Amino acid sequence: MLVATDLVKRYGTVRALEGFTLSVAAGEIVGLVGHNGAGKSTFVEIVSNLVRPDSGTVSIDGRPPAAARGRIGVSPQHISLYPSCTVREHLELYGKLAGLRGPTLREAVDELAVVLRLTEIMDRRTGKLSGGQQRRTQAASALVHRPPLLLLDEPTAGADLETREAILDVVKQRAGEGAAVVYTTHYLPELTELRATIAVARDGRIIAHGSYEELVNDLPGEVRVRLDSEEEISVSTHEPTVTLMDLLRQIDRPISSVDVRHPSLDDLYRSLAVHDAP
Ligand SMILES: Nc1ncnc2c1ncn2[C@@H]1O[C@H](COP(=O)(O)OP(=O)(O)OP(=O)(O)O)[C@@H](O)[C@H]1O
Repeated sequence: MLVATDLVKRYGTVRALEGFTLSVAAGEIVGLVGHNGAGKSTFVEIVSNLVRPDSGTVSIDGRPPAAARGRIGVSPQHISLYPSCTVREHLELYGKLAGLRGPTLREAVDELAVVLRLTEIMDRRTGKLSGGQQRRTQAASALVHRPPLLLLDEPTAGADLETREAILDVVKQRAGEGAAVVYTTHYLPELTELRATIAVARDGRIIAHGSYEELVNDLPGEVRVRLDSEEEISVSTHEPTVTLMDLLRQIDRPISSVDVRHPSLDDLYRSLAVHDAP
């Protein structure tokens, strides 16, 4: 659905993208993760046709971004709503821009209002809403025309539990219906909930792309044994259960607790931070 190949984008001496290649299939959610400045938002801006790459290509169902605008729904990283317009006006505006009219537009707006829990605030100006309500409105604006490609750049940043759940639910639903989704986040557990494949960006390129199991199983977990004496033994291991059994056999003093932690996405993220340290 989306194929981006060898994108390069420089701002003066800053290399925002340096050979960024990523494909997203219909129905796939790709969780795009990486440290601050890795190039995630620049990639989203290029695919949304807001920024032109210095070189490389983007194809959306065979078309360049400029010819595929109606097929893309974008929720930018920063809240970008018109403060004096209501939630309803936003949804209608974005729906109309994508060609929806009459009952089709009304149905699309009403359905999203329910799914994203906006019904109570549809006629309030967005400048007067809470951060979470603004996030839901922004996500709804990206979704209203049912685009086959969704670009959601940290859509849950600063969101409360209700907002997070509502956004994750609708993203799963749309992917289930065949939309391709690029979902950037710094909140990694969201990606397991979305059953997303994970693409790891670093220094303007994708350095790993695969399923949670493929990427995380290479990382060590940790076994911690706390003794009655308050002493703690901590071992980093690829086989936490086996290591725990070994430790229990070896330790001949009273044990107060044990903790086995299998590798997680947070470990993946931390391993990137280690690599990026100067
Ligand atoms: N318009 C711009 N002008 C100059 N430099 C830019 C511009 N946009 C991005 N950059 C630089 O390009 C690099 C990549 O930025 P980008 O916003 O794509 O990273 P990111 O992975 O989205 O980071 P974050 O997680 O902080 O949002 C950074 O060094 C950033 O400062």
